[in-house]
Amino acid sequence: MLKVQDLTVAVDGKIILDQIDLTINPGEIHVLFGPNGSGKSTLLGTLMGFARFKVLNGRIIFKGNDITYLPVYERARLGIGLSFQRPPTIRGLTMRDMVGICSHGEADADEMAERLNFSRFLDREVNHGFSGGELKRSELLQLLAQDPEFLLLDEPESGVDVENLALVGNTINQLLDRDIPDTNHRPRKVKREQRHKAGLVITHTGHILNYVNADVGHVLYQGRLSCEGNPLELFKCIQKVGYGECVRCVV
Ligand SMILES: Nc1ncnc2c1ncn2[C@@H]1O[C@H](COP(=O)(O)OP(=O)(O)OP(=O)(O)O)[C@@H](O)[C@H]1O
Repeated sequence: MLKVQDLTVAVDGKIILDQIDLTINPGEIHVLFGPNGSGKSTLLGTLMGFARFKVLNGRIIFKGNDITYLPVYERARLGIGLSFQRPPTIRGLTMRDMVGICSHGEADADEMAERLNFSRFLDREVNHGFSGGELKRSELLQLLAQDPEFLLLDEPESGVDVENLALVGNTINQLLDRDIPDTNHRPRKVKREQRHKAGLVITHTGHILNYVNADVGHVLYQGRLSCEGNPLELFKCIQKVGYGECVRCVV
């Protein structure tokens, strides 16, 4: 679904990502680990097409299309969606209207918000005064409405309390077609061969791995993808020996 080849990216003239190669197949969830400042959000922002990230070299291929220089809205139209680490506030626009925009007027905002325990926020301005955990659920509500094929999730669990963590995890599984809600909104597992949607998820705490069954983990270290493997094993290794030691096996 996504193929990143030899991607080098700069921000304000400074190289942040260096020669990134990454392939994510349909149905796969990949996890991105890495220390603060290693370039994780830069990679997600570059895949989404934010203008501040300048591609100096390499290509981004999505569903067979070269999207390296496509604007954000065309990438969204092709099926890419992103939840921000720190989402912006939009004054003058309610969450309800935002759900309408994201879904081209097709989503039932009340039903979707209820699934996320978010009904009381629908008539507030987008992200205005939201707490850390509320911001994350706001992002997921907008993604539910957009229903993208490929999801970029930047620390979806950060600031989320233990009870809402399960809600966030279950919603991510639904967004990624791992679970489909039945008529009573209870999750029903989707078989591996029937899964199509894919995603790339940044996590520091690893909590989300307790809910989302990720396929491949990567370590981004000093702007380079330095290690790849089973996400839980990689996370254990990072916890035990730290990032610097963890990537030594390949550098
Ligand atoms: N305008 C800029 N000039 C110089 N460096 C910049 C600029 N903008 C961003 N950076 C640097 O790019 C690096 C990568 O940032 P990024 O947000 O991608 O890191 P991250 O891996 O997501 O970090 P975190 O885990 O802390 O969220 C950081 O060191 C940041 O300071």
